[in-house]
Amino acid sequence: MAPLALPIAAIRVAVRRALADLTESGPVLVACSGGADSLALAAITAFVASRMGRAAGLVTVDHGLQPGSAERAEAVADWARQSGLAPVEVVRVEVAGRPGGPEAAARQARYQALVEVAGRHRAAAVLTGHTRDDQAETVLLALARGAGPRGLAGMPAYRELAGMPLLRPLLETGREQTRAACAALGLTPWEDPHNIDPVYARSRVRADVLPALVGALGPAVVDNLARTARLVAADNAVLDGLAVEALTAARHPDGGLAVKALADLAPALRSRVLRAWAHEAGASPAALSHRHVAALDTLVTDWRGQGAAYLPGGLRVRRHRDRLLPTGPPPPRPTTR
Ligand SMILES: Nc1ncnc2c1ncn2[C@@H]1O[C@H](COP(=O)(O)OP(=O)(O)OP(=O)(O)O)[C@@H](O)[C@H]1O
Repeated sequence: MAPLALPIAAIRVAVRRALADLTESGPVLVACSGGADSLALAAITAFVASRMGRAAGLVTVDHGLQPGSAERAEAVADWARQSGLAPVEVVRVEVAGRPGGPEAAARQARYQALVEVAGRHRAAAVLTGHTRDDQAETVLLALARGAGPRGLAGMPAYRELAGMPLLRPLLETGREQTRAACAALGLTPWEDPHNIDPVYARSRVRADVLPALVGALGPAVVDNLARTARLVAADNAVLDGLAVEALTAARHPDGGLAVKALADLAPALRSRVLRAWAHEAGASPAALSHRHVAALDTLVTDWRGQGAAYLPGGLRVRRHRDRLLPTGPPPPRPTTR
């Protein structure tokens, strides 16, 4: 018998580890674009899951953004059915009219569709093919935009979206390994033209920035960036836990926060408390920037009788004596004709 190609063996181990932690009994669904990462993940998950007594299916999303996208999605689904994956679904989504840039809109539409399909099949989890290289790119992009620890923590291997577990089993697997696994399995991945389109910041990082860093500093850079994400994520988990306690301690029965309790906190903790409280009040996490949090912080640490701090969604927070108080969106202006 021919020896098992190393990349296949490594990906099998990664998938087995990820599936071992699942508590629900339903199928796992691989989110597959047809690219090398998710194609290798789908093929290997089919094998691993069946040996663990679990069904594995596939969902491919047609964003309708490129000519031929529907045919490509059908081709991925046909391959999946022939490979023994079940259930298999193609989902067409509407990207236009969603908030954010084209990438963000497509991502939002995709995750919404994945969670909907997974819920319908009572899936135990959705698996995506993000690799160590994707993680390194994410960390670099976060660093470049000054995203702070939340961004530097990169993508988690596990998170829940609307109660559905989302797993990223390949976060410690290099992209060259998924490509090698596809080659060893005789699979021809689809090359997404968006991945090399210099219009997207991520494509430029992938094509120019990361190779330049590897050229200058050596190949360990990719792994080191991914490790940075893991280390920062572990620190974040501790600080976020402390922030939950501090938020509870600072709450006032009228829905406000006690300024004294906030002022006594270390800045790193206070900014987390204010961010968490702003989310609770209805500010969308994606829209809440460090400037919004800094404006809230000023109401605590640099109070000179200034007006309210404005948050996304028209929310306002004002200081009233020894408390921060949220107020709703401003009333709509009367229209004059
Ligand atoms: N059209 C799609 N349908 C289903 N899942 C998708 C689709 N596009 C992306 N995904 C999921 O999101 C993951 C990350 O996608 P992204 O395009 O950011 O990275 P990628 O490195 O190009 O991945 P891949 O090689 O799998 O396309 C993919 O591995 C896949 O699991």
